Amino acid sequence: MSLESIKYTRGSLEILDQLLLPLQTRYVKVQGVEDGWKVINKMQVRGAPAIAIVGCLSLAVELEKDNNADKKIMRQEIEGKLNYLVSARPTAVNIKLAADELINLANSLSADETVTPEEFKERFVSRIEGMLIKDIEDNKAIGRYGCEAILKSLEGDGPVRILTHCNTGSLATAGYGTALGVIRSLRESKRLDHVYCTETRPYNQGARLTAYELVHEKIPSTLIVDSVVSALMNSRRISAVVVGADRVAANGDTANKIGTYQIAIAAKHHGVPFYIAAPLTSIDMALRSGDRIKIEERPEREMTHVGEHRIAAPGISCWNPSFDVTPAALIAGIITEKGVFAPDKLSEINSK
Ligand SMILES: CSC[C@H]1O[C@H](OP(=O)(O)O)[C@H](O)[C@@H]1O
Repeated sequence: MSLESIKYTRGSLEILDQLLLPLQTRYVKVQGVEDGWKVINKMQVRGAPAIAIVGCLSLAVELEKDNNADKKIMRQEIEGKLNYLVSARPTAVNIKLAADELINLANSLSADETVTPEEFKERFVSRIEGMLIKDIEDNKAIGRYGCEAILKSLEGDGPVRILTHCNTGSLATAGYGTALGVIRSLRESKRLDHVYCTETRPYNQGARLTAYELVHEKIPSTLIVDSVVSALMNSRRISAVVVGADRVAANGDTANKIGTYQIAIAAKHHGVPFYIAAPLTSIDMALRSGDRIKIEERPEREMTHVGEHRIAAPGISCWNPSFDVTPAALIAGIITEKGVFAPDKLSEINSK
């Protein structure tokens, strides 16, 4: 059983406060979009799919308390609240795509005179609830396709060693995970020998979250400092790198956690296939290439302190981009719930 980052029943939402993991397990109530914006912006919940799901569920719980009987006012308020939620963190595209889908739904429900305000609310909230279930199904499909592609790319039936970066598991999604979902599927195939996960400074998603998930499920794994990646590839045979994505551009360029780009460069140098694992909700076909992706910059305190303890010299200036963009040329394949695609073949997804 993987960890539950989101606890939802109609009208009630709690999220696991990931700032406190792995030492404290505490759930935080989310009672509306204000709370939703805050827990996303503070990174109490994080991970591109989880951000979209928690953001939209925060709207669903707020709507449950709303007795508004005017559909046009409801539609207008929904659009404003979704645009507000999208502003919590700019790089991951999932919440923007979800907001666009829900605004379209609200527009059509509002315009349809046969739909009562009660039906409007019921159908709108049900669509959001469907995202929770669909995300887990998508992640399991990503796991299967990724496992199949990696095993197929290997000669013989030797041990499979995977390197991953950041956290892409049950703590970044509705469950099972994307890149960590591929790792879970490799484990289920009984071919997984070992997982290496990077610390992922400065938020330490790897040391605090991925290591927590791997230990929780007794998956053989080793934590490494971010700067060990090239030495690892030089000294041990790594079968593949599998990481997540926050926004994949139409040409396959991919924004992911800071440090991903240099891992891809190291993988190229060492002949290690580098895969992105991401649901279609992370792919932004409206964006031609990765140089147009807005990269979030986080507060310098996230670099200079660990908790309350300062680790950097006072007065030093800091640059803390939260993501970088890996060019499509360094990516062997993009693993989605519809299959594995070469970076330049994403336009073929909808024909699958
Ligand atoms: C399946 S999670 C995708 C993505 O989100 C993470 O970023 P953050 O922890 O800042 O939300 C990381 O880039 C993961 O690869």
